[in-house]
Amino acid sequence: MIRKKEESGLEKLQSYGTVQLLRYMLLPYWGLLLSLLVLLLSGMALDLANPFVLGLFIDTAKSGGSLQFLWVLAGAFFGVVILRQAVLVCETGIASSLQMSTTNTLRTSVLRHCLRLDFSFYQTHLPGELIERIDGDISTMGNFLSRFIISIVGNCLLVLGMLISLILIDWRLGCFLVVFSVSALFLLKHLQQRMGPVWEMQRQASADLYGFLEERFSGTEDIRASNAVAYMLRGHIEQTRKMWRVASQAGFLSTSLFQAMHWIFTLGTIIALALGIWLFQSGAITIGTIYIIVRYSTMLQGPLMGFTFQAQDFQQANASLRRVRQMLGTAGSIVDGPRQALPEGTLSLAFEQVNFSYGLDMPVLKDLSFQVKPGTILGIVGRTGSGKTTITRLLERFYDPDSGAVLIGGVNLRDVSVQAVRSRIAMITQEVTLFHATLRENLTVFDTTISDERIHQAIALLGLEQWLETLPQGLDTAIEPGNMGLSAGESQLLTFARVFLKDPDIIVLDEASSRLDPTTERRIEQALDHLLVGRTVVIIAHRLSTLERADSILVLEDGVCQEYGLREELIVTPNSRFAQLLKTGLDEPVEAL
Ligand SMILES: Nc1ncnc2c1ncn2[C@@H]1O[C@H](COP(=O)(O)OP(=O)(O)OP(=O)(O)O)[C@@H](O)[C@H]1O
Repeated sequence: MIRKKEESGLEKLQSYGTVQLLRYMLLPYWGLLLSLLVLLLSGMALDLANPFVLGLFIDTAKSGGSLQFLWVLAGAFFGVVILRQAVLVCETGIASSLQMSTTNTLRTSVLRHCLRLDFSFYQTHLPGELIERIDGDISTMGNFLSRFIISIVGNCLLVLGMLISLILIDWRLGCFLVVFSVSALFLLKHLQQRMGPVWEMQRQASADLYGFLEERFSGTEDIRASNAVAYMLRGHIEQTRKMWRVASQAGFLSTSLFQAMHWIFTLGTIIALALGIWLFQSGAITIGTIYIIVRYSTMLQGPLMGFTFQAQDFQQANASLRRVRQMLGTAGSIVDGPRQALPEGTLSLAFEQVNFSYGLDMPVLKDLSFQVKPGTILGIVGRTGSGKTTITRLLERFYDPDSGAVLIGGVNLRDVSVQAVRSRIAMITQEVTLFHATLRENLTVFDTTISDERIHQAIALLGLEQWLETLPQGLDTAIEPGNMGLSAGESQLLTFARVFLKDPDIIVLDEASSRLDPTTERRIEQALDHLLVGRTVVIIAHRLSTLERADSILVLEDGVCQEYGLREELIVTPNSRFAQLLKTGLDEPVEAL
């Protein structure tokens, strides 16, 4: 129910324009918004009041008014300045809180959406780029939101207040400044339109750089080992050069815009001053009022220039919004089926005439069919690139077949929710991913319902009790990022412990023991004796010894089933491919058998 609600929320977000999105993000926080509005109005009133107080002070002083009144006016001026600062502090505090609340909601929605997308999405989007989207772009939108409220709304109110006051002082002067402000804004808008594409290019260049760095840092070991540091640095220099070009273009354009605005406003103030002097000479206004006119016309510069930067922020936020919407609009190709669960108990597996390609018109699995009975073990052998890992990806429903069906427990995976499938399968691959979190969290994968007692049982089963005792804080010990501080064997043993704790009905072991030394492998073998009992298992192995447990064997070549049968039978059939493999070893190409 909650998930349905979230999904419909996401769907809505994808179609929202800027204004709708602002409304969606801000409306739940209407209390904060209201307080902000009150503060903005108070700030505007205080900004408008100060020149009046000073104007009155000048007129009173010039006409020889009472000293006591002058002291009162000086005190009022001081009080207004202090109060204005206090209002400013509150405005900033409330706007920041509004920014954090709204952007955190959006950040979570985008992250949730990304986590649901399938493998093909992650092939075309590097992690660094996703970080830039989820953090960079949404922060830009958040900054815009908070500054938008304070500056755009505050500045609009201030400009309106000043123009109305100036019209009330003298309608001719007021009209001139209204015409001037509107023309300045049009000019600004025109100049601003040239900035949009440049900002978008700047953010894209930054996302590319993040993506590049992320990819290279994750392969640091390989880069050093293959002496590719110079190549990596060259790539980095090219990326930063691209960023530099776009950033200088953006910097040049915005500085020119700023300068142009500055000269326009200086001209406006000169004309307002000339008008003020003319009105004073004709006796229409006092010298104090000239001060108010000059003060207001210079004060106009702040908010109107503020609009320029807000328009810049708006364009940046719009560019960010476009990219975030684009990401939210990326639909996963894996669609949940209507069934919410697979049958209870031990599960069978079957591939029925499965054809599959990764979208490059190069079939990876061709008309593949096989069946695994509940509680039995299937061993898959084949040369590199023959499609073994692809079979496991289809089993976990990371992809759907192009034709044919993958069945678990007799149910076509297209008819079941992805969550229901993955909750019943555990996969141990060559890649061990440990999180920068405590040992407990790494073992339970953040499932707080798993008791410490069960964790200790799993650790004992893998013979890791002594290792656990050496850790300073036991299960609360933090695992360093990137599996640092753990040997390859220890990391893999921990992923085995994870599987024990998940207690799945199907286990997929993909080259699981390839990184282990003989002692660690023995430990794993002992643990597997317990773990595999009563479960359906798929073992992908390059070493034949790993297949000794298998009940049936599938020999795969270029995505085609070359042989499939019971292991015991294949062993005693002299011309079977498997029997010959046992003689020659896996190093020999299967084709040559
Ligand atoms: N994500 C992918 N996108 C495109 N092609 C892919 C992808 N993953 C694998 N392939 C291609 O699909 C074919 C089968 O790959 P797969 O990883 O399933 O083989 P494998 O038998 O598991 O190989 P290995 O023993 O090396 O792990 C290969 O030609 C490979 O290049």
